[in-house]
Amino acid sequence: MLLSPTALESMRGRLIVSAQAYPGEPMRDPRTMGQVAASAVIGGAAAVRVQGLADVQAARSAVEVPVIGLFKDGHDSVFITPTIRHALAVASAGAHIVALDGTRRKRPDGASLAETVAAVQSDSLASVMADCGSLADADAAAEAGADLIGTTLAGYTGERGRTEGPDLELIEQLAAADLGRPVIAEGRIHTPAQARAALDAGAYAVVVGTAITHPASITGWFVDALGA
Ligand SMILES: CC(=O)N[C@H](C=O)[C@@H](O)[C@H](O)[C@H](O)COP(=O)(O)O
Repeated sequence: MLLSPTALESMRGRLIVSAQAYPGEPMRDPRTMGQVAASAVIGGAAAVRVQGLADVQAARSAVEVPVIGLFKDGHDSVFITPTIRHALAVASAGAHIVALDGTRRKRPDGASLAETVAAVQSDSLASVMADCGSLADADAAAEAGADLIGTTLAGYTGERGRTEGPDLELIEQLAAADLGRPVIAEGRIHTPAQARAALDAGAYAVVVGTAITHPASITGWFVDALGA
């Protein structure tokens, strides 16, 4: 088990920073993402989340905190670490936690979520974070044996509306559902107050991506506010 109980405990009530640059963007370079991850840790991040095998490797070298890794493939339907092959590759790259699509949708390799989770847990030392889009997803992901439940896909699967900030109602539902595993709030958390609200809604930890690590988006927010 790469993610010891102590390491998991070190994430309780804390901030996790997701550093991702998208295809074609200037910062899309594993070394850069490793530097961004290291900067986030200096700022107090308890863990980091990165996309792509090279970025997972770079983050493992750059920081001492737990690394959540994912492998995006495609844009539609199931694209976050969509298959067992992707999940095992992320684990082999060194992720402490493999984040994968935790929805009830059909997966491209035909494997069930339970089979995917079991493959990671039996063939690697990594834990599994199921990126869910609804309470029903989370129930199924807990049943499938996922170690952590994320709200990552809330507002992106059609099951829930895309809230302006985090989906606090879903976070409350997941906390109340007593799933027996940590609920990680992720998605559209853009301000410190929203991060606080996600914790207050019952999240174990909070992931912030865009608002900390995506300068093009942040710049756009300011530009829009100026109306220029
Ligand atoms: C839906 C999807 O593809 N989410 C991805 C998952 O890794 C990332 O693009 C997000 O940046 C990440 O979830 C953090 O969320 P936000 O950037 O809103 O703080």
